[in-house]
Amino acid sequence: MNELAVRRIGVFGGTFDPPHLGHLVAASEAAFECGLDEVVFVPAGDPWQKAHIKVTDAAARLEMTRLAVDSDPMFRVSTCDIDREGATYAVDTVADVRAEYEGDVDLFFIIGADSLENLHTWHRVEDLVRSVKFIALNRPGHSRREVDTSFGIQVEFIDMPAVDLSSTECRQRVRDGQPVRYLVPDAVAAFIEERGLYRG
Ligand SMILES: Nc1ncnc2c1ncn2[C@@H]1O[C@H](COP(=O)(O)OP(=O)(O)OP(=O)(O)O)[C@@H](O)[C@H]1O
Ligand SMILES: O=C(O)c1ccc[n+]([C@@H]2O[C@H](COP(=O)([O-])O)[C@@H](O)[C@H]2O)c1
Repeated sequence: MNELAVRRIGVFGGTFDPPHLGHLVAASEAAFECGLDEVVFVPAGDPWQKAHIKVTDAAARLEMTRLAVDSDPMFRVSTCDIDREGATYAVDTVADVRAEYEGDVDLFFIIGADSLENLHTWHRVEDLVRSVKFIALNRPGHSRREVDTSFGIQVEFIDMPAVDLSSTECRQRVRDGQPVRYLVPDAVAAFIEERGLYRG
C-alpha cells in the first residue's frame, strides 16, 4: 500500500445476535469491491430500534462477534458502542471509531438494504451522513429503491451474492432444535450450544 494513502476503513455496526454468514459475506464483499484496508465490526450496546424484542446481553454478542471475525486479518472488533452508555447511535459509532485511528482515515459505514430503508429514522441523520460515506448491500426481500439523497448521503451500492439469512432466523432455528451449522461460523455455533443461547 502507498505509505501516503489515506486508509479506507469499513465500519460495520450490527446487533450481531448472532453474527451469521450474511454479515461475513457483506463485510468481505464491501472490502473487496471498495478497496477497504480493514473492516471494524461494532456490536451495538443498546440497539434502541430493537427495544421491543429481547436482545442477548452485550458481553455474549461481543464474544460471538470476536469468534466470527477471528480468523480474518482484515476484520477486527471495536467495543466502542458497548462501552458507551445509553442508546447506540451510528453518529457516535463513527466518531468513536475515527478516534481509534491516528491520522486521517476514510470511513465507510456498511449497511444492508433493510437498514438503509430506515436511515431517515436514525438519530441526527444529517450529521451522520456528513461524517461518513455508506456502502449499501442488497438483501433478499428488500428492494434497493432510490435512496433519498436530499440530506446529502454519499452511497455506493455493492451487489453481493444474496444471502437469505437473518439473526432472527438463526435464533428461531435454535429454538426449534434445528442446526445453525454452516449458517454461522463453527465457533459461534459452539458458543451458542455451550451457553444454551436462544433455546427458549
Ligand atoms: N443476509 C444479509 N445480507 C445483507 N446484509 C445483511 C444481512 N444480514 C444482516 N445484514 C446487515 O447487517 C447489519 C447488521 O444486521 P443485524 O445484526 O441486525 O442482523 P439481522 O440479521 O438483520 O438481525 P435480526 O434478524 O435480529 O434483525 C445491518 O445493516 C443489516 O442490514
Ligand atoms: O443511529 C441510529 O439512530 C441507529 C438506528 C438504528 C440502527 N443503527 C445502527 O445500525 C446498525 C445495524 O443496526 P441493527 O439494529 O439493524 O442491528 C448498528 O450499528 C446500529 O447501531 C443506528
